[in-house]
Amino acid sequence: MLKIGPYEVESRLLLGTGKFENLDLQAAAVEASGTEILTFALRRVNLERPEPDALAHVDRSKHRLLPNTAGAKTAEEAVRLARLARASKLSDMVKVEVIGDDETLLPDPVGTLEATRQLVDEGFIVLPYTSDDPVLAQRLEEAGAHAVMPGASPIGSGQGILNPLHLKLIICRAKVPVIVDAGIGSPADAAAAMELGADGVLLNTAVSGAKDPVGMARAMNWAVKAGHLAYQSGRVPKKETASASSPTAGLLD
Ligand SMILES: CC(=O)[C@@H](O)[C@H](O)COP(=O)(O)O
Repeated sequence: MLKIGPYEVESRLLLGTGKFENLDLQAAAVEASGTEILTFALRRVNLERPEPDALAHVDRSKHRLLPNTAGAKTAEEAVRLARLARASKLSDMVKVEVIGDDETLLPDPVGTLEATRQLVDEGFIVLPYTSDDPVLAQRLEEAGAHAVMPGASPIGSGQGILNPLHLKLIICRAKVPVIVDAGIGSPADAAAAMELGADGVLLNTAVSGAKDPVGMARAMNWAVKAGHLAYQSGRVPKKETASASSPTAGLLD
């Protein structure tokens, strides 16, 4: 089980709901992914209505919502969006996204930390999207984040894991769940994140932008499970020399 604050889910795949060609395709991909946590940009939702239009076709009884503050450029904006989401009864769990650079969409570390502190103080379950900086991830955890979400590579880039060493450091040091977020391009990337020991993976573009989003959602579902099982099973150490797979020592003549 993946436990984030008070919430427990079985699936370790978190799915973004943006950029699907239509809402039927989005709902079918969500179903195939097996995800239990769906993220969506608060800016895309009419907060005066209890049901977010962007998720109109998704069976809400099966999914927990993780609104995100995409589009916020300051801590204040992110906090305001999160408060609106809670006031609209969407969720008390929020993915903090404070973007610091329009070209790379990399997070603003100072704003992310400030927003995390403030929202934790206000009783939210806070999942900040962060760069793959191990020091910042630690500061976010100290600020009370319920999970940290380091990017594998820039949002929407599909480049996969650019710095496995940093991700591994974050994973080894964290006492809260680490969910690798953004830049996952293929099931191999998702499995690699899980094999590093991540607690979960959040992705969007790799599924919504695939030729067959439903097939890709299913593949991601399997990849996350396979990667997690592989991590738990313990891979063989890498060696520089060969060793025969069928040793002859000890056999009778
Ligand atoms: C939907 C969401 O939260 C994105 O901002 C997230 O970071 C996913 O990134 P990819 O689209 O690269 O998977």
